[in-house]
Amino acid sequence: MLRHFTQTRSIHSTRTLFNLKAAIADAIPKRREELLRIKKNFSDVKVGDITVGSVLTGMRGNQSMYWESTTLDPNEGIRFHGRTIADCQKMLPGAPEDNGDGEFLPESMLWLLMTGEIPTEEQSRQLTQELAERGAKLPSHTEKLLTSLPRDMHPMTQLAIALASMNKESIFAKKYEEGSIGKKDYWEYIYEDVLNLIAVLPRITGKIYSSLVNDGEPLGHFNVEKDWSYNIASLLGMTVRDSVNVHSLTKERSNDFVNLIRLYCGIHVDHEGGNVSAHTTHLVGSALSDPYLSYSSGIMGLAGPLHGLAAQEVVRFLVEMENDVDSVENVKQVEDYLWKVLNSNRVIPGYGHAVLRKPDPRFDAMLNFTEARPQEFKSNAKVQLMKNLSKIAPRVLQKHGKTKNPYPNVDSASGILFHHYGIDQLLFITVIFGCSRAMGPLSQLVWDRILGIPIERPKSLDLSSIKKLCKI
Ligand SMILES: CC(=O)SCCNC(=O)CCNC(=O)[C@H](O)C(C)(C)COP(=O)(O)OP(=O)(O)OC[C@H]1O[C@@H](n2cnc3c(N)ncnc32)[C@H](O)[C@@H]1OP(=O)(O)O
Ligand SMILES: O=C([O-])CC(=O)C(=O)O
Repeated sequence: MLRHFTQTRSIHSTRTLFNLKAAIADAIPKRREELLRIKKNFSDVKVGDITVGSVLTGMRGNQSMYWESTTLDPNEGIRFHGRTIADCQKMLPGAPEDNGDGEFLPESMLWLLMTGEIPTEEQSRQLTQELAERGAKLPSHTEKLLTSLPRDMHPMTQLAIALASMNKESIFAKKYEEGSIGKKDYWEYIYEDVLNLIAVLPRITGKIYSSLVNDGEPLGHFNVEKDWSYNIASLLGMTVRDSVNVHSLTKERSNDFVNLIRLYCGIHVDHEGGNVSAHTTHLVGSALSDPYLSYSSGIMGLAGPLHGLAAQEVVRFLVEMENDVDSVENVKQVEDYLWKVLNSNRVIPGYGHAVLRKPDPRFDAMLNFTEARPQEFKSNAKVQLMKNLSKIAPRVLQKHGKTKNPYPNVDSASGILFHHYGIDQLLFITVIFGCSRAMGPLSQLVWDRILGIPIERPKSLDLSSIKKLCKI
């Protein structure tokens, strides 16, 4: 049901607005005015030159997208409305029951992405509760559809299908079809769809996973009193209460797993606009396809091995390499393994990046998670191999001489940590990425509609036009 924000807005100042929609509404007039003023007065200002090289190499370095909530610096990594990961870890509220000891909640990050403001504990709590209420039920047709899919269909394909099927629920699509809304109102209904979509991701994820490992029988139940990440963990059967606790985790280890999900989902939300999943969501949304269709398309991009699927590929890579070498400490054997891959013209998954030119700070954040728990991880050879590789692979890639960035990206650490706690369905790992990535691109989609960003339609060039430009 559509929530009315205007009443809350008239009573509270931005600081005390507890409802996310009210906080966004409060920020709209200033931002719309700013963008309009810039469009009117500065549209001729040059951003940069587009080269033939950029046209022929995936638009690399071409600054031509408007993106609100995150910016990527090649050397320093991602910032969320100007805040580094470390800032977010200091400032964003975590789960009340963790008393400041756990990771921040992805819900707190969602508030930051949508509003540009650090939420208070109360705002974070309210949003957590709102998402839990919205996400308590999966539409029955989506549930049935997921049940009917072949068990061996790739989990990312299942996720994309489930999301696309929810287009049936789209409030925006319905209003648009009725002709009952004008351009200025679009954002309100896009917002409702976006929140409903993010809210059901734990349920969709749990359903896909239970179909893989438990004949479709639920492994846990959704607890409306709990946060989004906790519910993901429960539905994967990884909590002591609220799930069958598949791996008999102790309370402490289960709590660590929940915090791993919070950390992972908190920092994978967005990587500015140009990455494949974000750009696709934005592009499809620019045709006014509703958020379910837009993000389903984003998921299909995330499912590519050069993008999000690298998370799965890294785990497969580590498992295979560990089997192949005598010891993960044997540097020579690890190097030889890497050369074998490179010489067969394949990529080392988890290494390299289209924009970053230093180790990914998200990789460091995942590594810090293991370093804070030395006892937990010390006897896991694959986790040790992941760490050793982060020193060995850059040397090998530098010697190989092709890769512009020889350092680890986020995918090189993340999946193996889930695997460590028992998520051993390797093809499933990127689905958790898909839960997180919804938050950034879909926040942008709300702002795209607030600001009236038009349909995206770059001009393409054929070879004869390129030759003419090159005077060939
Ligand atoms: C969440 C994420 O999406 S993070 C990225 C996850 N993807 C991976 O980890 C897959 C492995 N990495 C790669 O394939 C690449 O580094 C990408 C796709 C991430 C970036 O691609 P690009 O911007 O084209 O990288 P770059 O400009 O450095 O590529 C130059 C050459 O080095 C190669 N190269 C880049 N990374 C690697 C790697 N990890 N292993 C081997 N070769 C590599 C490229 O394939 C390219 O070869 P080519 O000239 O024969 O076509
Ligand atoms: O920025 C990119 O191109 C890829 C990436 O790391 C992400 O999307 O998280």
